[in-house]
Amino acid sequence: MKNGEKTSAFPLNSYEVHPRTIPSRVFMLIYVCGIIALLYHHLTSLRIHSVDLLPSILLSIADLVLSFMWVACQAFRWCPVRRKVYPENLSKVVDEDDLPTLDVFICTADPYQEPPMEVVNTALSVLAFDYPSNKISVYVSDDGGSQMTLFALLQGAKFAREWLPFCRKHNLNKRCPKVAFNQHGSDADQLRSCIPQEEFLRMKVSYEEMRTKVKHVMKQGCVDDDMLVNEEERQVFNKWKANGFTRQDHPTIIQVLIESLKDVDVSGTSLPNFIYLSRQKSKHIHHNYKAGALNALIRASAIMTSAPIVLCIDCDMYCNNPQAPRLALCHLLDPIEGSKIAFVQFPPRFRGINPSDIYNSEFTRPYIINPEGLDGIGAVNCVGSGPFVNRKAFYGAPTQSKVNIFPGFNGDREGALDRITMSSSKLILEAASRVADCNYEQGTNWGLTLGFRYGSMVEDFLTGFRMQCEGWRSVFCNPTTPAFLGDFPISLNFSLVQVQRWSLGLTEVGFSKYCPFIFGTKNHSLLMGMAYGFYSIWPLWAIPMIIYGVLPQLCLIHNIYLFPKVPVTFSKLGLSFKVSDPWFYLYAYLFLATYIQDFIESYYVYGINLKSWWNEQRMWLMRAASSCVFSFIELILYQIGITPDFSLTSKVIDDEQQKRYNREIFDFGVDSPIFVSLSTFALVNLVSFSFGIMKIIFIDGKLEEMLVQLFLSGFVLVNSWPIYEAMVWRKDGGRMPAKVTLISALITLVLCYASGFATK
Ligand SMILES: O=c1ccn([C@@H]2O[C@H](COP(=O)(O)OP(=O)(O)O[C@H]3O[C@H](CO)[C@@H](O)[C@H](O)[C@H]3O)[C@@H](O)[C@H]2O)c(=O)[nH]1
Ligand SMILES: [Mn+2]
Repeated sequence: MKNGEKTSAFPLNSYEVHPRTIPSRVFMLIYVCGIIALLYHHLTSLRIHSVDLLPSILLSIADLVLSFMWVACQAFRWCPVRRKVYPENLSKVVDEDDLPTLDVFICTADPYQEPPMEVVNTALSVLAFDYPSNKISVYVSDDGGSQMTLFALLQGAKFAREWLPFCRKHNLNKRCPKVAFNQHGSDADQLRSCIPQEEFLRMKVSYEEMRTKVKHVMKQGCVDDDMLVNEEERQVFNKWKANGFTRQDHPTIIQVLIESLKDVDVSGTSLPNFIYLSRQKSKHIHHNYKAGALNALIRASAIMTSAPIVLCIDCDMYCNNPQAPRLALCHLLDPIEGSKIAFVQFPPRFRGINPSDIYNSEFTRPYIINPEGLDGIGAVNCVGSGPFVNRKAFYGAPTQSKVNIFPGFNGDREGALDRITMSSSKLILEAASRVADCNYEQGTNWGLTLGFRYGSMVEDFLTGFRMQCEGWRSVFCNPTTPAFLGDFPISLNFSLVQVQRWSLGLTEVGFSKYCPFIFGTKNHSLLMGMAYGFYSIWPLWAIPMIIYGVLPQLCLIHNIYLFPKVPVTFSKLGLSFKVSDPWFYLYAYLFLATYIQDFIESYYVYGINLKSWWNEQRMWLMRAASSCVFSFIELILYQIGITPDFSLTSKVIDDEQQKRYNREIFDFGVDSPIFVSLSTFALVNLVSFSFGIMKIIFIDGKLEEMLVQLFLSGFVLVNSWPIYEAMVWRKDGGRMPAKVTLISALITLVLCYASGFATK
């Protein structure tokens, strides 16, 4: 019997402890000895009054931060597990009629950055889940308050009447129309072989008609009356004509697009509920970004459908596996563990990543490797897109019996729910609209102890953590056919800005009273505190990055040697090293061992090829040198009252950018400050490396003293290659803007010159 396999005749799930657990623990033990030795070395070698006192102190700080982070992240390696689910057994445990209802929340925030057709595609892919239609309710939250988005969804609702029976009839496994109609190779052949050509074309024409209409409206920038078919539709869009309606200032708009109890598809089967909600916005009340939007949805849906299970997805993700709800139920309906589970997290996966994943968009470590580790300690972190959440977890601890989620609400909720239809029940719609008003939350616990928690740009991380602290558990579900696939930034700028926002969000948690190292320690395990703590201080990675990426290099320029000597002799066989200082081995071991371990895990365990692995480690360096540094600056500004804005990732694809991305060419292009930071690192290392080499060749050739520093410059140099290319010989639109090169060259000059004074 495998670890954790249920003895029941029809198990819904099982798990296996990962075979890498034991070797990882042995490695941990050996490596920790190395860290202790290194810290001892720092302590004993700090030479007071010596010229390199300041650099020595800084290097000790860098190593201290690295050591602390290394220790914290061992929580991910302690007990990784892999789970299996058996959806085929679900029908033996629960009748199809008794399956729980499901509320799906889709968030969108800007029709220009998140094209409405993408939102429609996402919505259609979940409306078409392989799950009883009358048990699904799909809510779209539109923070962009856009009539174009509503128009697109209205068209989507009409198309759903044909699309859903079509998917069911042909048992399609790709139910996002955009994807189904754009398949190539064997997928397309298979599709063609099982669907009559005529029927397929008819559906495609219908989809294209919808796309054309939406495109037209997008071009107009508004919905003209002639685009609407009847008076009822016109009435809906009249709301946008009201005086003073802006994106930042407008009343709640709630529109039932499909009503399950009334509407049927072309085959006569009932459809899922489909609801549009744009919560009220006011310039004077902070809207708390996505967390605020989701809380409005949690409340409105509690009044309208109140399903016990809630799925949250971003509009840039679509369902790729129509079985997803059933897979999640294999955990949520587990007779023993099910009731303790706050959420089942599916990893975000992405479509169209280039073969060697130049920007590490796959994020295999935080999205797959680490969650498997967290799963073993019952504490998978929540990622905003792809969790199936137990609604009760939004309302408090598992032990809490009754919570008033609608404080100050006079409506008779239970009574209201008894009414048969919801659009006809004005009362229900009015109530749902009221709880989505922007001042509804004032004086309540929403965002504090209820719903998604406020106070961090990574509301998902904070909320998941707080749920764990209340005693909830979570599990990770990573099926072979990914449940959700999404878009990702294909320009380096957006990719780094996204990580900058995450970094800021993480530090907001790390430097708040909810710091996982100290908060909730009574309720959670040490390992969980370490893992969440690691994330919350992850942006501190900028400290060792700045120190190791600049300090030894500047010291090299000023003839200060910081590391143990490596005597180098030239023999017939070429270069040979004779190391007299044993501390050199320690440095070499600590550096190489982590890299090798990381590579082995990635290559052998997760099948990441060598090139992708190299790109991954390069991106982590780049993120540390730019996103982390900037998030730190933002955090400081935040402390003095300058609130940064949620920098939405653009989902609009530029053709030129896409071509460069497909050819695996880095895309700089814009004069973003984030590139100044990156370029400065690249230039300082270039100067230092060239300086070192010239010194060896033309002056005194003291290679033994500078070898480690030269190696460090060389390492950054190799990693920065795409930056030099973009600065010097590229001519395409993705090259480094001259302004960025100039500013970073100036900063490099100042750094090299000024550091001379510091060392005098
Ligand atoms: O005021 C806002 C801002 C954003 N969003 C929505 O939030 C989602 C995420 O925004 P995006 O720009 O795509 O950010 P990502 O960095 O790609 O999002 C990742 O990181 C977020 C913060 O951790 C998580 O919430 C997301 O689920 C996760 O996919 C999108 O659907 C937006 O429409 C809102 O609804 N309201
Ligand atoms: Mn996104």
